[in-house]
Amino acid sequence: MQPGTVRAADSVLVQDGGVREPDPDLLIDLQDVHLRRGGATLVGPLSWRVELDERWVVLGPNGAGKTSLLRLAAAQEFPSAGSAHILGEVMGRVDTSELRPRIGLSSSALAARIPGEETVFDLVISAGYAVLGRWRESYDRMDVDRAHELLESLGAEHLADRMYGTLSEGERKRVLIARALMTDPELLLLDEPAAGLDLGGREDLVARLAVLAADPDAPATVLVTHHVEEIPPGFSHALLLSEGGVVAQGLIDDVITAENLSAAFRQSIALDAVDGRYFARRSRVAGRHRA
Ligand SMILES: Nc1ncnc2c1ncn2[C@@H]1O[C@H](COP(=O)(O)OP(=O)(O)OP(=O)(O)O)[C@@H](O)[C@H]1O
Repeated sequence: MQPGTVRAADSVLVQDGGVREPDPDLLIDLQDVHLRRGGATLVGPLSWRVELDERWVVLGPNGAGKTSLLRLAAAQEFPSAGSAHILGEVMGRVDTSELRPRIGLSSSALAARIPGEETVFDLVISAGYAVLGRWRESYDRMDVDRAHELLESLGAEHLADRMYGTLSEGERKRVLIARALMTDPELLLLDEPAAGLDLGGREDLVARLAVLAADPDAPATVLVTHHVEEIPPGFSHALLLSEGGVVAQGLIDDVITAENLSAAFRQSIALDAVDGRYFARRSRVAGRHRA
């Protein structure tokens, strides 16, 4: 490697002198990013900016690149090309182990690593150490109170002493969000938080996420989903992905439209918006997506 260069990805060297300066108002700032693995382009070309008080939904069909994009935002992947600034830090120059505790993440990949015998309370409080499960860490009264408060705000306080493996899917999702919030993160990333929930569980979670979205002290949030019905009221922006690329992004009402959904999902989609919620179904009008 030449002096003055940093390795930003397996295949890309970025000249130190040529790195963009981070904008402190942007929590996520991706510019002309590609993420490639095994000869395939998972994401890109894509540019995306998330500001401090924004609540984003990332929506798209299976395989669109949503989880891959979230992994870039979570500082778990480096772009193969382009530049990525996360929480004002230049990816490739920052120690990601210091960056990750500032990001709250709830995902099925994390859920799969949780031992079934872990108690709910330990799972939440141990987030501060970025570990799964308690070992010999010590926690002060404030940590204990915060863990209880978060569990209560997500309707899971009564589960505090239960083993994670005994929880229902809906209970698990709520507990994982409590854990993601435990470190008071600057950025909250939720990958399909309503996946696997029944109608009641989904509606309960959507209502709780709407309360979080309306809280001015809550972190900037990015929620990944396949379904417009899972978008909580109060979310401000949307990014619609298809085959790794952007179909549309910006203010939510401009992006979540029948035309854009039809293009992303490659079939004619009809959309209703009621009380800040969206509802989609296949349209009988053929060919809308081709337009
Ligand atoms: N390590 C990898 N190597 C090659 N291809 C990969 C790798 N990881 C993911 N992919 C592919 O990249 C594409 C995007 O995957 P990703 O999981 O980001 O999509 P997604 O939108 O989250 O999908 P889903 O909604 O089904 O969860 C998929 O086609 C997937 O098979």
